[in-house]
Amino acid sequence: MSKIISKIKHFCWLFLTPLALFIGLVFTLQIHHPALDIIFLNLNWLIYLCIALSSVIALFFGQSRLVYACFILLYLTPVAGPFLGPDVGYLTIKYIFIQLAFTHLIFSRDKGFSPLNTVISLVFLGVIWLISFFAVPQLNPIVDAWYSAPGNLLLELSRSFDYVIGPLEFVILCFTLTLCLLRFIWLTTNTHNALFSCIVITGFIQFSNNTQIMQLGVVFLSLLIGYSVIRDSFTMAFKDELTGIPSRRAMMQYVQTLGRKYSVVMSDIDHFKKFNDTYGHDVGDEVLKLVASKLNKVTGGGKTFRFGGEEFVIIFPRKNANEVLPFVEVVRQVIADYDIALRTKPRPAKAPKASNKKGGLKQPAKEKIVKVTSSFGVAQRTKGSPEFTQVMKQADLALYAAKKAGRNCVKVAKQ
Ligand SMILES: Nc1nc2c(ncn2[C@@H]2O[C@H](COP(=O)(O)OP(=O)(O)OP(=O)(O)O)[C@@H](O)[C@H]2O)c(=O)[nH]1
Repeated sequence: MSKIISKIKHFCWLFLTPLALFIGLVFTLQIHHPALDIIFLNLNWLIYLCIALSSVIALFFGQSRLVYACFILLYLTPVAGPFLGPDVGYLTIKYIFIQLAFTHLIFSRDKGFSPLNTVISLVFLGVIWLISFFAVPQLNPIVDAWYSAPGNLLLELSRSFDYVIGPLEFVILCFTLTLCLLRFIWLTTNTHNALFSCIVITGFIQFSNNTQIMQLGVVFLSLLIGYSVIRDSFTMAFKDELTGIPSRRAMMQYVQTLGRKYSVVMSDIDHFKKFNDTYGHDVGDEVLKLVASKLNKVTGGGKTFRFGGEEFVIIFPRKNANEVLPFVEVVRQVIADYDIALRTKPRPAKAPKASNKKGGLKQPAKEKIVKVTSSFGVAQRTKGSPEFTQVMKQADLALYAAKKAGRNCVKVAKQ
C-alpha cells in the first residue's frame, strides 16, 4: 500500500507540477500587457535556442530518445512549415506523426548514437511519418463513418470539441495518450515524464490551435527535456542504483556541509556472505534493499548512505557519539526483529521422469521466514580525529569491535 502511495506521490510530483506550471503560463496569455506582447513577439528565437540547448544536453548525456524528442518538437514550430495553415490534411498528418513518434520513443530504449543505431532510429521515425502520410487519407473516411454512427460513445464525449480536431486525430490522441500514460505509470522516470508531457501538451496545442500556446508549449517542453536529462544524470551520480538511497559520492558531498560536531556510524550486515551462499545473490540483493530502507528511516537527524557492498554509513550532524546511540540502537533492533519472507521452491525428492517433465504437477512455492542482523560502529569528530576520513577510520574500528563482540550490537570507538 505504501508503495502505491509513494508511486502516486512521485507521479503527481513529476507530472502534475510541471503541467500546472504550463497551465499557469497559458493563463498569463490572457493578460494583454505590452511587456508580454514583446516577449511573445520574440519567442520564436527562444524556441530554437531552447530546443538546441536541450538537444545538446541530451546528446552530451547520451539520452538518444530525448534528442529525437527535440527534433520532433521542431516539427511543431514554424520552421517546419506554416503552423496555422489552412491545409487541414497537413495539420492532421503532422499531429498524428508527432503523437505516434512520441509513443514510439516512450516504448523504446536509449540506444546511444552509434551510426547503426542512429540510422535505425531515423528510419523508424521516417516510417512513422510515411505511415501517417499515406494512411491518414485512407483512414479518415473510415473513422469518420464509424465516429458519426449514432450512439458512438466517443462522439458523445467529444461533441463539444469535434469542430476543433477531426475524428481520426481525436481517436489517435486518445489511443496514444492512454498507451503513454500506462507506460509512464509502469515506469515512472524523468525521461518518461518528459515524453508523456510532450504528448499531453502537444494535444493541448492541437486543441488550442493558437500560435502563442504553441510557442509557449514548445519552449516549455524543450526546457522540461533539458531538466529531465540533468535530473536523471544527477540521480545516477548520487543515488545508489540497487537500494535507492544516496551513494558514497553523495556522502562525500554531504561531508562538505558538516560543521565541527558530528558522529559517523558504520554498519555492516552480519554473515552476509553465508546468506548469499545459502539463498543466492538475488535474494541477497533484496535483503540489501530492505536493510537500506530500514537504515534510511533512522531518526535523530541521521542521514544514511550506501558506502559499498553490504556496508552503510549514517552521519549525524551536530551530535556526539553518546547522543546518537539510542537512535542507532532502535534501527539495529528494527532490522533484527524484521521477518523476511522468502519464497523457496522445495526440491523434488526424485528427479522427474522424462514423461512427467512437461505435464508434471508444479510444486507450490513455500514461504520461509529468515532474519538478518547488522553490527554498528560509532565514532564522533574529536580534536584527535578532526578529519572525516579519520572519524570514518575510528567508526570502522568500532564496527570491527562489534563484530568481535558477537555481532548484532553497537560499539562506540575509544577516542
Ligand atoms: N547480494 C549482494 N551481495 C553483496 C553485494 N555487495 C557485497 N556483497 C556480498 O557481501 C559479502 C560480504 O562478505 P564478508 O565481507 O566476508 O562479510 P560477512 O560474510 O558479511 O561477514 P561479517 O561481516 O564478518 O559478519 C560478500 O559475499 C559479497 O559478495 C551486493 O550488492 N549484493
